[in-house]
Amino acid sequence: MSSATEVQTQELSSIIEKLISNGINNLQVQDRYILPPHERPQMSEISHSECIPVVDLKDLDGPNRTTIVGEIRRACEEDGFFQILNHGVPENVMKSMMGIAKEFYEMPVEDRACFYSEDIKQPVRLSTSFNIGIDGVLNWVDYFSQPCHPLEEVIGSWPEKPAAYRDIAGKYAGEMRALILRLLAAISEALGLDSDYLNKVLGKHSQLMTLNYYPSCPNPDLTLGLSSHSDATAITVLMQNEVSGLQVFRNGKWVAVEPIANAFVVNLGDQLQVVSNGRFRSIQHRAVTNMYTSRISIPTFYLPGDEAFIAPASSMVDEQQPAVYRGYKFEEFFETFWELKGKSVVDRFKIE
Ligand SMILES: O=C(O)CCC(=O)C(=O)O
Ligand SMILES: [Fe+2]
Repeated sequence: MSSATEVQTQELSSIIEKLISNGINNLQVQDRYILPPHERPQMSEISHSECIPVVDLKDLDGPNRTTIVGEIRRACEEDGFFQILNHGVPENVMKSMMGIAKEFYEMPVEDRACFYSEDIKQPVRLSTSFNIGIDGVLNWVDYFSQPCHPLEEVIGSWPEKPAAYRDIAGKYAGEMRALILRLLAAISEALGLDSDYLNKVLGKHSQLMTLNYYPSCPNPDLTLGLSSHSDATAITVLMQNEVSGLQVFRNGKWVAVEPIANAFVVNLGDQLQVVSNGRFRSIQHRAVTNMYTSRISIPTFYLPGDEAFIAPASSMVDEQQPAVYRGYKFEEFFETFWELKGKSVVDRFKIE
């Protein structure tokens, strides 16, 4: 009979074997990461000349609010993705968060493997690929997910290593919440709704943060860091390190989102596509890997509470624009998201 310690050691070694951040798996691209030829990233066809809009939020709370809200409206209608500058989150808070995420992935793998779980319902977990239980070909990414709101209720479940993790991530999460509430007010106004419309619709707001880690990859042509998907969120606000990798699907081709220092990338998720009755867009995006260096991205996913009822806002619906989507409890949507690998989930909620 094997002892409990032996079993635990075996479990730990099989977990470590699954992770791409274990320092071993990334030495060559193993078969389980190799996509069929037509699904590979086709790096030579990526557009680097186009870019998503950049919105400067400096005057958002001043007399030029209407102008900035107009810029946000255009970006939400035409692109679904934009970068923001002068967003109010202090540079040192951003730098510390990126630094602690790097430390988290550079500490001995055993120190984070204890958080490993393949159960999508587990709120705090380290995992790999997307939903490893159903993924065919795996994505070249490990991710650590954690709820961030209400902070005092969740912080006790966060990692204690690295030592400064809770302090730094807690400050960052608070800043992100404040920023996202400002964005939700501006986006409500951009839709011609009351400033607090989206705030109310989300019910018991849910704020999740993920630390995505894409190690360098010996052959980035064969695999993807994250396959094409749209976010199940209301809104996603992402910080990335200086390494390019995010791409958005626009006018039939993939466009690279080049990192801008101290900017965040904002994208609208499926819930805002539904509330706006299709006027604002939740765009397909993906991440590619590179041969030279690891990439870290830290999306904050802002979602409705499970019980929230999501449907097109009544002012978005009339005889000319009948409702495109049926209403649903958010919980139903989120389950479908994890089952369908995040692709075209929103189409399932279309009215035929
Ligand atoms: O790494 C990135 O830039 C994209 C991450 C992303 O799309 C996601 O986690 O949903
Ligand atoms: Fe995403």
